[in-house]
Amino acid sequence: MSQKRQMKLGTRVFGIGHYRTLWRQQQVAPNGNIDFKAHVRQAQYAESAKFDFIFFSDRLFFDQYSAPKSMNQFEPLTIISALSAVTSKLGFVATASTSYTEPFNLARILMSADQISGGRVGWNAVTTALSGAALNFSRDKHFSHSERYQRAQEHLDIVRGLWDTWEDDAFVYDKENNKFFDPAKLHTLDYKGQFFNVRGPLNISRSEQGQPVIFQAGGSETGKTFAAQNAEGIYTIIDTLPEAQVFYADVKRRTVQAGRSEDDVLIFPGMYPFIGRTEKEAWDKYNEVVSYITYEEAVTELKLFFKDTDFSKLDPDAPFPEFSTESSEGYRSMADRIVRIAKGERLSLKETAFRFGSPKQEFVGTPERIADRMQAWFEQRGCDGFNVWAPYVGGQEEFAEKVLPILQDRGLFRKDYEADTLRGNLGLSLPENRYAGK
Ligand SMILES: Cc1cc2nc3c(=O)[nH]c(=O)nc-3n(C[C@H](O)[C@H](O)[C@H](O)COP(=O)(O)O)c2cc1C
Repeated sequence: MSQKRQMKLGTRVFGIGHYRTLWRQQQVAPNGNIDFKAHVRQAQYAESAKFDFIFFSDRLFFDQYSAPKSMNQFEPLTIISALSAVTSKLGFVATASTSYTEPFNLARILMSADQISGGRVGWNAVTTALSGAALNFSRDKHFSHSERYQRAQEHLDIVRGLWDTWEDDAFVYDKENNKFFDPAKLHTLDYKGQFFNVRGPLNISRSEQGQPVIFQAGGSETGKTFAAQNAEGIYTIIDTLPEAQVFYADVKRRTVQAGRSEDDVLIFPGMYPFIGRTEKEAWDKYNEVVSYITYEEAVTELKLFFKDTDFSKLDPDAPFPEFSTESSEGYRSMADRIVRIAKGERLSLKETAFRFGSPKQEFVGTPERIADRMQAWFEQRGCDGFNVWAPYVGGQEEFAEKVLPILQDRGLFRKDYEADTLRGNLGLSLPENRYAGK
């Protein structure tokens, strides 16, 4: 009997909150991003609630205008290694850049983390949108959008190739005959490309899940093609079900075109549940969060997506300015989306800034309403699961205690883990070693 399709859920450590103003709320501990004990508590709680993974985003650059969350935070691969030691089933997805890391180093670090955790690691392979990062890596200028994706493909090919250095039965450990490994099962990559030359081999073997799960978070045309060819999980920011359905169908179609199966890639929109015993209580919570957002901060946030354009000098009540997003070398897909919606709905600059600086309104309401909306997105092929990010202190617990049981009763979410690895829990296949049996 075939099993009912179930949604997969990621979450994150609250820290000081995803929205730039959340840290000002009374209940928020402003050092939350570097409070290790709080991270441990939340990881263990997420595991008790049977989440698939905790997701760690990352930034390689900040300045005085950046969101406070990026000013003081743990490096993702370091924190996930530590958290994997105090959990046993929960997965961890760490963001790391293909533009500003060497593939050999990153392959080692990721595989070490995957071995330490017993096969529970995912890599969110980003190309890095923020141009300021270049200055931290001995460059005067950031890579262009297209070069970033070309480098990303080479980077990923190398990392995956290095991970297959050792076939799974390569180590024979034959003490009597002084044979540590079988030389026929050791493979040297010897990669020569446009951007990288990496010989290998890599000095660590494959993990219980073979290789870490590859995530991706770029949504431009190039980004979606890159995802279709490489990703097993996609994190995306989308506000409405119709928009999600278009993205979902597009990425799945591209994945099949790339010679893979639709089920080889799972799509996870971010969601921020505002939960109340009544609709009013939920909206009160939403409005409280929004009340902290000032116009100055909202336009500063917009700057991120439009080549550092200083919107604060423009008339807030004039229509959102004309932009060619071709010139947006950073978050191109986000810039496209903002322009499309601002134009389509004839929003002023001020309305645009608040619209994109505030949490989406789709998941505000009673636990039943939130479960209904999640079910609709999932069953109507808008997603394969969600990245659930608490928009206020205690939001994660509230979601786990009030919404998850409804999803479980409806057979839409697991009651217990199916496997010990991230790949196993996500229902993704074990990647065979490319050299096995050859
Ligand atoms: C939803 C989403 C989340 C992202 N998260 C990160 C991140 O945590 N760190 C980072 O350096 N870049 C992040 N990026 C940037 C992408 O990796 C990429 O560099 C950028 O978006 C340009 O690609 P695109 O135009 O295809 O979206 C994110 C992008 C999106 C759309």
